[in-house]
Amino acid sequence: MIKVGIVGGTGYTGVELLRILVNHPDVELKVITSRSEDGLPVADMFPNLRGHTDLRFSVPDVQTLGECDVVFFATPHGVAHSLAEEILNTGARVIDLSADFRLQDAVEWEKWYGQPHGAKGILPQAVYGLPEVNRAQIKEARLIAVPGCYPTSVQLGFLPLLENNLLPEQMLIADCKSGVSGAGRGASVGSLLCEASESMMAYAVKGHRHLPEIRQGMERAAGKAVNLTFVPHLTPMIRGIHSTLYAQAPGLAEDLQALYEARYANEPFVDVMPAGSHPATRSVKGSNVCRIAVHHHAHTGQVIVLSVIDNLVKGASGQAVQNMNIMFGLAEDAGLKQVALLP
Ligand SMILES: NC(=O)C1=CN([C@@H]2O[C@H](COP(=O)(O)OP(=O)(O)OC[C@H]3O[C@@H](n4cnc5c(N)ncnc54)[C@H](OP(=O)(O)O)[C@@H]3O)[C@@H](O)[C@H]2O)C=CC1
Ligand SMILES: CC(=O)N[C@@H](CCC(=O)OP(=O)(O)O)C(=O)O
Repeated sequence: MIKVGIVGGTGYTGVELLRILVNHPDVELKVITSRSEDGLPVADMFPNLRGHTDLRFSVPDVQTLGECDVVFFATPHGVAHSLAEEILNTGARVIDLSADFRLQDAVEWEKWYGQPHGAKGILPQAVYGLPEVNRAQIKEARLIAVPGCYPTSVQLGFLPLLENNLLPEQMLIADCKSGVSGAGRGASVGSLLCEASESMMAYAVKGHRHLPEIRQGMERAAGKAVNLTFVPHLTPMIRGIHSTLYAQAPGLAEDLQALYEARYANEPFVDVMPAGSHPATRSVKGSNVCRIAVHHHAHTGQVIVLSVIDNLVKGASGQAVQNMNIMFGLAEDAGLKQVALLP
């Protein structure tokens, strides 16, 4: 059994990790931390876990965490910077759900996150945990940066086009919608029912911190600079990301449907839907699947890719567990066979 610790158990990604891991056949949950809820039984805070775990929250302690085989960080940005190196030194591996190790350029990270990068020394060993791109490196990794939610849906949607060099120089567009759980469990006015329901709005149009992360992944895939406009929107749903991606590809001869199907044929968590489909966020709610549909308007040369995920599963905790499975040589879908909830 893999001994698992979680730092930050009271946020949405922390409890989502628990929901997945309590049913994982190869995992023994050892530690779950919260400084504010020290001593509280986890199931008292999250009744969905009653009968599934007897764990209590405890304060983060490197020695205890170091007795685990792997430690997940489900914490705000900056926390993994301060603790990851010490935990790696105990021999445990680290899977970080925050953005602390996602950007390879520490200066760029400091610019977007507005704080000093606290772990430049271990940054070079971090592997970007997008299995569909980096599976071989993930296998050998000791420190994983789990991709952000928007970056997962946008990169998976654009990858086949970029890897095959099918897009001429142009401004690509990612028009993305997120559910409110993406903003986390912490109280904020924008997440109140009266503010977020029956309404929809764009935000961070000037520049969102996921832009450099998405661009970094897209440029690796394309092998050249990529221009991207990324506009996130908050929508009145709890879970889900819907990305509508636009690219101009005039005179395209390729059969895009066949290209996408071939690219993801062996990917357990990417489902390319039949031509003409319109995937709904509901079709992935609670599951680790990214559903993609590709459309091409031959008369205008416009390619439109639709990509949906559950922000808390393929966009965070599910993808984190997928990384763990790969790192420890387990079945990649172990603990991740949940079918989406309908309706
Ligand atoms: N919500 C989403 O859809 C997604 C979120 N993420 C990322 O995952 C991470 C977790 O997000 P979310 O689940 O929303 O939770 P929060 O960001 O609200 O983090 C909450 C957890 O972190 C703990 N924590 C906070 N500060 C510290 C600290 N200094 N040391 C140790 N523990 C600390 C808190 O417990 P306590 O203070 O009691 O110790 C709490 O359990 C974030 O980086 C977020 O950006 C990634 C993808 C998607
Ligand atoms: C709706 C909403 O507020 N979404 C968050 C992104 C989700 C998230 O937590 O992003 P990370 O994966 O980088 O941690 C935001 O825009 O900041």
